[in-house]
Amino acid sequence: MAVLDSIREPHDLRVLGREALRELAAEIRQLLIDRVSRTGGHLGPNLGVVELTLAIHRVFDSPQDRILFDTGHQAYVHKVLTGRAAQLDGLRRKDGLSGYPSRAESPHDIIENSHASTALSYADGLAKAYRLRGETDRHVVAVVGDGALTGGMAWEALNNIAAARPPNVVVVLNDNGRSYAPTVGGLAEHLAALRAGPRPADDAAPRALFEHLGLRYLGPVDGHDLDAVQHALHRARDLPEPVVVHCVTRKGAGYPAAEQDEADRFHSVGVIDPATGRPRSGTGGRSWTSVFADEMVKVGAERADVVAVTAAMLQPVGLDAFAAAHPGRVFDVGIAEQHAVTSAVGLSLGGLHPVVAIYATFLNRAFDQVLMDAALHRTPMTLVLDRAGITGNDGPSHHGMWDLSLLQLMPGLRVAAPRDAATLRAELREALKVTDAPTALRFPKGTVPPDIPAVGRCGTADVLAHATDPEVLMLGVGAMAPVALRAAGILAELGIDATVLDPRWVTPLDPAVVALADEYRLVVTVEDNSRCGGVGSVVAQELRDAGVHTPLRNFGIPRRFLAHASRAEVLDGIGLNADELAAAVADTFTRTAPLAWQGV
Ligand SMILES: Cc1ncc(C[n+]2csc(CCOP(=O)(O)OP(=O)(O)O)c2C)c(N)n1
Ligand SMILES: CC(=O)[C@@H](O)[C@H](O)COP(=O)(O)O
Ligand SMILES: [Mg+2]
Repeated sequence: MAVLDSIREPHDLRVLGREALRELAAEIRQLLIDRVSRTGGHLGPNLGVVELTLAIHRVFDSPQDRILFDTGHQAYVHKVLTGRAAQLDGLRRKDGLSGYPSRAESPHDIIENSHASTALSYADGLAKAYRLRGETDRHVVAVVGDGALTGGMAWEALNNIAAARPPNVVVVLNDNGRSYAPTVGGLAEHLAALRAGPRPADDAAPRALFEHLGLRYLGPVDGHDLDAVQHALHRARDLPEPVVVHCVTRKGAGYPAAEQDEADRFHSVGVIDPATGRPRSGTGGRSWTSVFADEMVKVGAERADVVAVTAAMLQPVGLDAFAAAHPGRVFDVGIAEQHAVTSAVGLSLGGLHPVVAIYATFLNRAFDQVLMDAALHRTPMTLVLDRAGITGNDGPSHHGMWDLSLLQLMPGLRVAAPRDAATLRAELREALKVTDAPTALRFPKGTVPPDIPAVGRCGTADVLAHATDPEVLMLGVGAMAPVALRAAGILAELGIDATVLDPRWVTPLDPAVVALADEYRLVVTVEDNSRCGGVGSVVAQELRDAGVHTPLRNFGIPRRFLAHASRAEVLDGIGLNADELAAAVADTFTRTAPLAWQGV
């Protein structure tokens, strides 16, 4: 890595000639393939922006000029060029390099949110601030993918940039024609027409949409031709108005295994064999997503009214099999979760039952649509929230830790949290039968546990373990049910008797559960969701409203942004494991039992 070893910071790039730059690009690609094949990560997106990122850092002067990466999953090259190459060994691992920009890592990083379609809004704000502060010599460069550009927020920002006409904003459109799969929609078709360039018949090149908004447009430029990108960026930098530089790139460029991958060009890989690109080892066991995927195919065959909606994540959310089995009944709306929800309300108003499959963290973006379009209209539709709870290596903006808190606020909306494959299938079908309200199911990333049999029922809740003495009543929500069950086993060894319930439908909470709580000395809730406003908060309110004063302790995710690590490491870090849960419950019980026993 002769050339790469000479790069400590972006300024070091300025002295390199064309041959050295070509060699550097090759060394960076080799480094990415070697390291990311060992750590896992967004290999394809980063292989696609090697020349682009080199050019940006040669033309602009980071951090005086601010470089923003929309979504941020394609910032590994930026990290290599800003002195972090050696840390790639720990990419996305506990205490290692984040998979996204991180202000704690470098002054060259300024935004950390991994939710798409935000960069142009940051750029608009930054440019206005620099103007008001008289720092008009600072440029703001926003790297935005064609997928991110399908998000509505990006157009809200462009609308404002076109109005404010900041002379120092450069939008680098990284157009590889894909999100995971090929990007969909009219915008994607427009970009394809621009990529194709002027048709021989008519000499006029198609005017870019951006030009109709009053923005300058340069392109299409071959995003892998360093000279061409640098030339375009120099022009953009010197133009006294906002410019969109349309760069055409290939996701996975320079790595045949990625470039030939039909699914998603190695958008996000696990540990792979760098020589072949094949996964080194499976995670073992079935994923929650695959259980949902298979059940949806069956449901689709039984109910012609069931359709599905995805926000540019057909395969990641498990709807690809449904799409293949039931053509024309899956709608990919692009990275547009707000539209996904409200267009689903439209599907429902039209007589269908839509299933909107979305990662829990991205539902945050559609809060108002779920509340005011789905819940207000009591729309029969079903949200299926994958990656709910701690996700792990994608870090704080990817943990799906707020959905239960947000959904609990919504009048009429019903939420289920399956504990295993059998309850996922059952609760999905129960949700699809609801005709007077929206429903939601939520389950975590990773491998689904073996089915956990119930030993009884308590209203709609499953009894998983029954105490002889009504000492501790534990409500284990969804994926936390097996954790609560194991903790109850540890408590039994300590002589503390615990009943374990899986509420199944967490909202509304069944009155029978509230009544049962009155018989116990301590109630405990455990959930893979924020402690604020989650199931625990609702249980507390329902108990007090019912005049039940049994002491209560809620376990969940603290109100903190939690750094990347494996899911298990993050859960251990916040005490959401059986041993620590049992110890905390035992401590609480021994301190409160006398009070509880006297029915205080
Ligand atoms: C709001 C939101 N929805 C979904 C995602 C999941 N996601 C991450 S990257 C990606 C595709 C991005 O495509 P593009 O912007 O074209 O970047 P590329 O990977 O092609 O470089 C998606 C859908 C996200 N990060 N944020
Ligand atoms: C960047 C992004 O939002 C997604 O690509 C995410 O990294 C995928 O996460 P999973 O690996 O859990 O599907
Ligand atoms: Mg793309």
